[in-house]
Amino acid sequence: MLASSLRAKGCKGTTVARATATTTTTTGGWTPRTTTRVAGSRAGGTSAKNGAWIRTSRRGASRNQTAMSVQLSQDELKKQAAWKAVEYVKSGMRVGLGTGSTAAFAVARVGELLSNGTLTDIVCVPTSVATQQQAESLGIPLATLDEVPKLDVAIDGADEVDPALNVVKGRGGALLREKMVEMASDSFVCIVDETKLVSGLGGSKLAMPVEIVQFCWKYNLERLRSLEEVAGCEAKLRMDGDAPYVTDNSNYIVDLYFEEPIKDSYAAAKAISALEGVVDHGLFLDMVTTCIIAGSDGVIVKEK
Ligand SMILES: O=C(CO)[C@H](O)[C@H](O)COP(=O)(O)O
Repeated sequence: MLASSLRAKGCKGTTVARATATTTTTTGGWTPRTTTRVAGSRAGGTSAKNGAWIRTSRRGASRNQTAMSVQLSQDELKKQAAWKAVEYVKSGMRVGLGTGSTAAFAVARVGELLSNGTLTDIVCVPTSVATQQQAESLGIPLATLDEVPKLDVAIDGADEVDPALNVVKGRGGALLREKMVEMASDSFVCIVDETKLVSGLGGSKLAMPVEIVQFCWKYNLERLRSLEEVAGCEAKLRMDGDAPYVTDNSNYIVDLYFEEPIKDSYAAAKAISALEGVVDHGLFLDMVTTCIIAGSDGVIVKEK
């Protein structure tokens, strides 16, 4: 089932996937327009139509795997993607730690591998106060970009992933630090469950966040709303109860909602960034180097 239809049905956070309980987690899955490697693949075809995600077949799976059908929760899928991503972390590396419920599984796994001695000598840069607190509670050595300006790998979730592996991030409010950390990293491993797949960014009809300074926020909300590049979007100040939501950087967020996917994400990103008072936006274009997608057919790895 396509992510957009799952989201339209309000399936986020609920049990969504029928998965196959196996030791091999890489057969079949979703395939984007771009040519990609499916790790350990016995997967079906890799072609796609009209730049959309298509589900590939699981040829051979029943012959080669223990195909016991079980119902996996969305959290279990997030954990599977996160654990796979942590395989990219090696001892001695400098690691960016993302924010959100999927990234939290990766942070927990890093903590576990450090405490049992599998990983040694790593230093991590968190992308939010929440992640910093989680990492501290697990005894993960932390630094900032001031101290460690170049990272080997960053692991983070996303809100939407398109077939070219461009993503929307920041529904958790950490977009600025996430973008800074992920841009400072040699590789960015994005971890999602299949409900995050969209045919075009903005297509989930959920928020595409823009972080703005508090000063004259209404003025900037109106300017965002009237940008030609995001024509037709609805713009709303993100709230936290009765008060505006405030980011870790003491800024506000304007969430943009689209009826249709954004026509040209690059043009939109450029136009949004050009507004004085905009700090950053949730369009992370050409940043993901590896996307790990956990879904009903297992975990697949897409390399950019
Ligand atoms: O960008 C983010 C936070 O700013 C998150 O990575 C994104 O919102 C995905 O979160 P989750 O894994 O909880 O679905």
